[in-house]
Amino acid sequence: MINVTCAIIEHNEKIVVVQRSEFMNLPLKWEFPGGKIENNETEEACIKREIKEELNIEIELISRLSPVTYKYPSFEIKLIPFIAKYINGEINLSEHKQFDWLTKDRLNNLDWAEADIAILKEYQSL
Ligand SMILES: Nc1nc2c([nH]c(=O)n2[C@H]2C[C@H](O)[C@@H](COP(=O)(O)OP(=O)(O)OP(=O)(O)O)O2)c(=O)[nH]1
Repeated sequence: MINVTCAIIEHNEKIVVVQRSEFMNLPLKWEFPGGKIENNETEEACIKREIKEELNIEIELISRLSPVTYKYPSFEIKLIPFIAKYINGEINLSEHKQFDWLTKDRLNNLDWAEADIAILKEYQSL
């Protein structure tokens, strides 16, 4: 099982979503930016590091939502979501194909990584 953090980053009533590239696993799926927790790393340090590495922006964490465990055909993940706010920096993607800023009600229209569906539901119910 791999432990992965992800962030729902809010700014001006919108949330940033990213699309995985053709070359990553779960190709072309949309997700919240984030990544694997490294050895001896806290969840909070992980998500801040990943957002800096993948998007090149700074965030401040607001809250933690419920972790989701999901079994893909070839691996299992525990996905740990945070709500965060954008602080500064201009988005510059290092791995993903594209990003978008969407309002909460428009998040449903994307082809999401399966594990994110439950997170999306919880977030939209808040
Ligand atoms: N970042 C992120 N990964 C997700 C989400 N939903 C989901 O199923 N995943 C999966 C995709 C990947 O298999 C895994 C995250 O691994 P990754 O490969 O993107 O993370 P990483 O950058 O730390 O890993 P690596 O490239 O260094 O190996 O979790 C999500 O919302 N955000």
